[in-house]
Amino acid sequence: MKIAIGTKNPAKVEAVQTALGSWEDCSFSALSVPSEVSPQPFTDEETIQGAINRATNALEKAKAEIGIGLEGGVLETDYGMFLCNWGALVTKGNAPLIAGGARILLPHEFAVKVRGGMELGHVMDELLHTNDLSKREGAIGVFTNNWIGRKEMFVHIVKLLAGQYDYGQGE
Ligand SMILES: O=P(O)(O)OP(=O)(O)OP(=O)(O)OC[C@H]1O[C@@H](n2cnc3c(O)ncnc32)[C@H](O)[C@@H]1O
Repeated sequence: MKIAIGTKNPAKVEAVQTALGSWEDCSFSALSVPSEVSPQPFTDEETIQGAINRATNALEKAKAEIGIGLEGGVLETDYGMFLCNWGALVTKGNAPLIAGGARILLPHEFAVKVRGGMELGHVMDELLHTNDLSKREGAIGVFTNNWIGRKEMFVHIVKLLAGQYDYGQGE
């Protein structure tokens, strides 16, 4: 079965390959595709839409049987700004399967900069003097002292998608 992943971000690609390791006869292709939402989604709805668009665009571009899209975003609440992440699994002609990941509050000084218009990935690299942190442990890794890294968080999302697919949803 051909599985297309709508990103080349290693944290996401490795998460899909790890999560689906027990599925037999799978081949994976990682493709750069547009999310067709803003570079920094600000709501659950926009982040979900980005994940669905990535999955759909990857499915079509690779002519695969399954398309998977993973999207990061932020969410304003009365408690502050949360990091949010969503995934979608798309098969041709069926409604997308959707799953959400763990969410944690962003520290105030990071949230302020995101509210000011900077993408979270750039804020992280600027304030922490890192490079491409979003391709490795990510904000969730930093702010949990690496108890949960970005790949691990996405592994959980992909397992939630695969489980729904195995259950027979999305057919
Ligand atoms: O290469 P792609 O797949 O586009 O991955 P990305 O990390 O750049 O893009 P996302 O759509 O997943 O995330 C949207 C923005 O939020 C940032 N972001 C989301 N979660 C993050 C995290 O855990 N750590 C750092 N940046 C994060 C990310 O860097 C982007 O600027």
